[in-house]
Amino acid sequence: QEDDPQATILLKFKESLNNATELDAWGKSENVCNGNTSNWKGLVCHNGEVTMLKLEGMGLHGSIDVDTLSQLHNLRSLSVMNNSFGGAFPDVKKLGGTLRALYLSFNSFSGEVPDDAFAGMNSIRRVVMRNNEFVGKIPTSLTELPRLVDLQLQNNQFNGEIPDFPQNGLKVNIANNKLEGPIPPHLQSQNPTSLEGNNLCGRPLDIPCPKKKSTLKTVIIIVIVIGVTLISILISILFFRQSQRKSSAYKKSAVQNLENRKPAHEANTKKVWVTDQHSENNKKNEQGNLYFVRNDRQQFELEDLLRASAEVLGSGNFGSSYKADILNGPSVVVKRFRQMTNVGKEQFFEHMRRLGKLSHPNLLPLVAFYYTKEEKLLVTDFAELGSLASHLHGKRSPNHPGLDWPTRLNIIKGVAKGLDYLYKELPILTLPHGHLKSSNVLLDKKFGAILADYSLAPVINKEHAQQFMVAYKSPEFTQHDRVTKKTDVWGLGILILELLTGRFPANYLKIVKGANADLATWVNSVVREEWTGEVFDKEMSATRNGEGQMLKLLKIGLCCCEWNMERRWDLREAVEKIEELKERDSDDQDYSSYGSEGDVYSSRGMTDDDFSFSMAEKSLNI
Ligand SMILES: Nc1ncnc2c1ncn2[C@@H]1O[C@H](COP(=O)(O)OP(=O)(O)OP(=O)(O)O)[C@@H](O)[C@H]1O
Repeated sequence: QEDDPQATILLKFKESLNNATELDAWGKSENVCNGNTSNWKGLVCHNGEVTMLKLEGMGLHGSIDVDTLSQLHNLRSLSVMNNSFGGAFPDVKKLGGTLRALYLSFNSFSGEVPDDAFAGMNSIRRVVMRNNEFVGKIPTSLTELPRLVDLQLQNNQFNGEIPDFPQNGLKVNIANNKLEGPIPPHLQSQNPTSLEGNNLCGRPLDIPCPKKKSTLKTVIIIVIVIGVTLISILISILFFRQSQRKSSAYKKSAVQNLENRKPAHEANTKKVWVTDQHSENNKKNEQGNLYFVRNDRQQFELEDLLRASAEVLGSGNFGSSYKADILNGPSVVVKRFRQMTNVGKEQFFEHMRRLGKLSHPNLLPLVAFYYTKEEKLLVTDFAELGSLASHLHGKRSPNHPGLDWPTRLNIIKGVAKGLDYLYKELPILTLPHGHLKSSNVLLDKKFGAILADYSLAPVINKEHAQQFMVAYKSPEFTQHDRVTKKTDVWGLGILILELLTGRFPANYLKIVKGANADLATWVNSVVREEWTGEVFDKEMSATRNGEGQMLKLLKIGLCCCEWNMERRWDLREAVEKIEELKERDSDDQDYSSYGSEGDVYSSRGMTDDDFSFSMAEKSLNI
């Protein structure tokens, strides 16, 4: 065993366990791991290192020798669920900052959990302590874990008030404890069932919190609060006025341009069609016209647009987008671009004409544009259901109920069709889309995908494009300063992984320096790190009989994200593979090639924690 120090560590660890008959074979083979294969029961290996200890349902008791385990430097996940361990909470923080998942559920651990029990465990994502006999307060060190996404404390005896958990996207289950008091603000968007069985009040439970008796102290506090509120209202009004002034700035600048440069009677009421002879027609109107690029839309004047009530939809990397409701006309979206100043007018008009000719159900049509040297406005249709990003990552509501697998599949098929069309129609562009990301995939009434912000690379200032457009975050650009026809395929891959996992890559995309390394980590983590839990977004977990198809899409996503350009698929190949996907495995004649792994997932319903890297590796052939 001297050859493999992991063997010594594990055998020593085993000594602390009682009733470990299931581990009798430990030590019989010298090497614990063979690459990604584990020779010892209850372990998962990766590159010859033990990454996961999975001692589940083995009737074990005794103690967990964390000191010895801490010598396994690559341990990412520790699971002892479904055993008979009792006694105090094991001092897992000794396992260091690399542990990503801890499962102590369904044992008889008891007593208080020290407040600093999780201090410094900065990598941990899942803490599952459900169904034990823990008492006392929920340790506040849990609220300081930056990457925590899943915390399960249900069916214990925790008491006292709940601390607030500021982590974004964290799912918490604390049902059936003895907790009391108000539900803290960040937990108010949790599912009510995960808070039930306590003595809690406030949202999302329908139990109002009792009003406290107003003592002198509270009266003073109330007076202070009212004072502060009044002051902040005053400040907000001032800000609001200022921002109103700002938000109408584009109107003003447009109006000023027009007013300054044209006689009042000519004022801006001219609707101009962009034809091949546009420049001749418009020589007199050099500035500030609204140019329509298609004739299948109701037209309106620039004045109508300026008068329309406008709502800010958000501001991105290029400027802000507004929804404008034209009086007696359509609702349109106006996106303001200030980073298109380096492109010549002729070239700009030509490109807009080109975009105006595009017509496909999965593309957001450009309706009109406004041109001045300093700023450009692009007018498009309004998509009522908003963006894919808001559905994947926004708060759940009747309008945002979460997306199931068939809907996600339909969306990605639409994205693929839209991209395919762009590639066919704009063969001269290296980046037919260039800025593919979930906030630029809008949804129509039937949850079909509509691509937005496409084909803008030729008109956006180069430095700005290189700083902010998705295509320039690709490995080929960050490493070799080039983009190719396969670059959009990479963006498609990232989008697929985001769609399947429900995890947001934007924070990676936004980082400018080092974005490449971080995004590489993100992509790898989808398989390599997330094996400790479910790789697929839980909202799709109700899907039965479609997991094989989800895996196929995951594989497609990974092939699109391939770092090596030679090996990365081209768009046609990606589109073909996406088109072949079915909603259900039973509709897929090809599915037999996925063999038993698919069945394993189906029968377990993908709700278990079994999506291990080695399984993913096998299923995905990666
Ligand atoms: N035509 C549209 N219909 C409905 N919502 C839209 C439309 N265009 C944009 N949006 C939404 O408005 C918000 C702001 O969009 P905008 O395009 O300005 O920024 P972004 O997509 O977040 O970033 P970027 O500027 O990098 O594209 C986004 O949430 C976007 O999904």
